[in-house]
Amino acid sequence: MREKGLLIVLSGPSGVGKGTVRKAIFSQPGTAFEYSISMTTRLPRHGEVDGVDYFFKKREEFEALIKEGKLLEYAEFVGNYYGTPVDYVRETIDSGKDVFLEIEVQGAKQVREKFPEGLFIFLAPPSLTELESRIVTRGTETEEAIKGRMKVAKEEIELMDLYDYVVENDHVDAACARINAIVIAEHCRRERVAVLYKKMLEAE
Ligand SMILES: Nc1ncnc2c1ncn2[C@@H]1O[C@H](COP(=O)(O)OP(=O)(O)OP(=O)(O)O)[C@@H](O)[C@H]1O
Ligand SMILES: Nc1nc2c(ncn2[C@@H]2O[C@H](COP(=O)(O)O)[C@@H](O)[C@H]2O)c(=O)[nH]1
Repeated sequence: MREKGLLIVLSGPSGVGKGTVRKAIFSQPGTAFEYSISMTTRLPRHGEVDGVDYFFKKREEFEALIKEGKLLEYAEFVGNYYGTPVDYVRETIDSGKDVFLEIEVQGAKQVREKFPEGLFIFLAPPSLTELESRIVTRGTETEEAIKGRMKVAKEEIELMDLYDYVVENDHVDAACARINAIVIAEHCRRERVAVLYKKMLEAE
């Protein structure tokens, strides 16, 4: 039977740099992860492309997908729905490839319940002041939306203990290197367990 791929979940507060770090990891030569493109009811930001950054959906379309069971997880985050298409994740893992989700904390909790064997990484900011400064500098949110995201961020940071690993995003290159190291170590751990298990069966 083919070895299943890893489900890697990168989560953390809005503005911490999840997208920046994920794009940097995916731009490295030889990266073998597949990115799961999320669905959202949020309007596209300047430069965002449907089917690349997100699948942009109307609220009623998203609610129909929920009813049809097409989402592995979903959450309402500061007024918009966000969710992960389940078929893509299942097919990618079953084909032996690692799949990478970049999602907020409520969604990560749901994935943990359904896929406890996933690898859960929390990306943390150096400080709340730095976090706010990153959201402000990105220039994509209104003042009100920033307040909403910062309020949720404080609640999310309190849940970082639930993750397998916490990675500080002080510098993008350093955060990428830490995440790559975690994934390599996780593969070694699982392969080692699988090899030992096979050896034990053969010895019987
Ligand atoms: N290590 C870093 N040092 C300084 N700035 C950073 C760092 N990482 C990301 N940034 C900047 O912070 C801002 C937010 O980054 P990004 O959009 O990747 O965050 P995010 O966690 O994906 O946000 P969201 O969850 O809202 O999609 C961007 O302007 C980005 O350039
Ligand atoms: N639960 C989920 N959260 C998701 C998903 N895709 C993205 N996100 C997270 O939502 C917030 C806001 O995103 P933004 O693009 O509007 O800034 C952020 O934390 C994303 O990581 C998803 O499929 N499920």
